[in-house]
Amino acid sequence: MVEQVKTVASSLRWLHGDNKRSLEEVILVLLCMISIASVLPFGLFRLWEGSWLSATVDLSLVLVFAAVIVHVLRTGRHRVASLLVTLFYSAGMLATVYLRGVPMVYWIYPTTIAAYFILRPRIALAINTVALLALVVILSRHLVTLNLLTIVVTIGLVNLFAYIFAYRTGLQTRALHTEVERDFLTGVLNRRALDRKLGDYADERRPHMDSCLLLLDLDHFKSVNDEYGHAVGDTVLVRLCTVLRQHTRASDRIFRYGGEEFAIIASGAEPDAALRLAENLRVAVSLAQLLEQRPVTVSIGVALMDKRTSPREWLVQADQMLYRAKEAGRNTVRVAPYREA
Ligand SMILES: Nc1nc2c(ncn2[C@@H]2O[C@H](COP(=O)(O)OP(=O)(O)OP(=O)(O)O)[C@@H](O)[C@H]2O)c(=O)[nH]1
Repeated sequence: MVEQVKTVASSLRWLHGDNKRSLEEVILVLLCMISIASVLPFGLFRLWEGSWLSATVDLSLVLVFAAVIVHVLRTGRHRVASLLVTLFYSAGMLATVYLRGVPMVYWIYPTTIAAYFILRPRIALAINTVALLALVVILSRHLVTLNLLTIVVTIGLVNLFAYIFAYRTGLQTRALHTEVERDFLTGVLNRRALDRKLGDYADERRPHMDSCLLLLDLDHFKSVNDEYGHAVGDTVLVRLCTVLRQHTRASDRIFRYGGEEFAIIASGAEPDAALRLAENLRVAVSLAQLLEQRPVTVSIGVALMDKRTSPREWLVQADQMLYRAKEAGRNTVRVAPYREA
């Protein structure tokens, strides 16, 4: 069900803002819109009835949902807003049951499930469980034990099933993302992952920490394919990635950028450290016997991922340096000149 809502959400282009909005933002806004449409008629009816307290609860909820919509559409921030919406949802539901009695208990079923659309499963489970305990306290003065137990068990089951469903969907989504961003042959990250990672690094909200981008290209790889065949070429690519993994830190990220071209993001590495890393890699590859018949080497271009320039610029600079390394005779490293802050 969560996936179906996500599909509907992603098809609403006007809300999506040309795909600039995250799916989480869109789902939160949709949820608030649906909630306003559901709660507002009741609020107006209570007002017309003269039930001031109930009307205040309902209309306050409507105001909170409206404020959240405006906030999310303007700022794009949804995490705290999602938490607030769930807390208000739960508090509003408890207040309504407290004021109007047992028939209002039906509201807890949609609010229980809604939490899983906008929060991490564990947080939703915690909030729903606390709300259920509060509900037991409120209802205990109205209901005989058996009826109270029936309500608690059914709501508890809805909460548990929704948790399991959301947890399982989360696992599947993460597994899918991992697969989508992995290169099938070598097992390193792919070009899609590189684009996303570079975007993350350019994101202003990340701590200011310069890192370096290395572009590596196998030298004369075409001749390896031509002389020994494509399958041997594939083995060389796989072995190269093993060497790259062995000589980089756990925090560095390796990507297959093109056919025989690889990128490495060296996190938090200044140009000097990145130059040392590139030199280590170049030497390690040349000594690694990627091919039994003859040595295989790489050329490497290095660029500083300066926060004042864009991911596109980092790629252009690293590529230019790679080109220079090739021009300088291959099996060489070249580093882009960088500006002091
Ligand atoms: N075996 C294999 N070869 C690939 C793969 N992807 C690209 N290639 C080959 O990589 C070779 C790249 O050749 P070029 O771009 O001419 O570069 P090069 O021969 O390495 O020469 P320089 O880069 O100038 O040193 C081509 O022969 C491609 O077919 C792959 O997945 N497997």
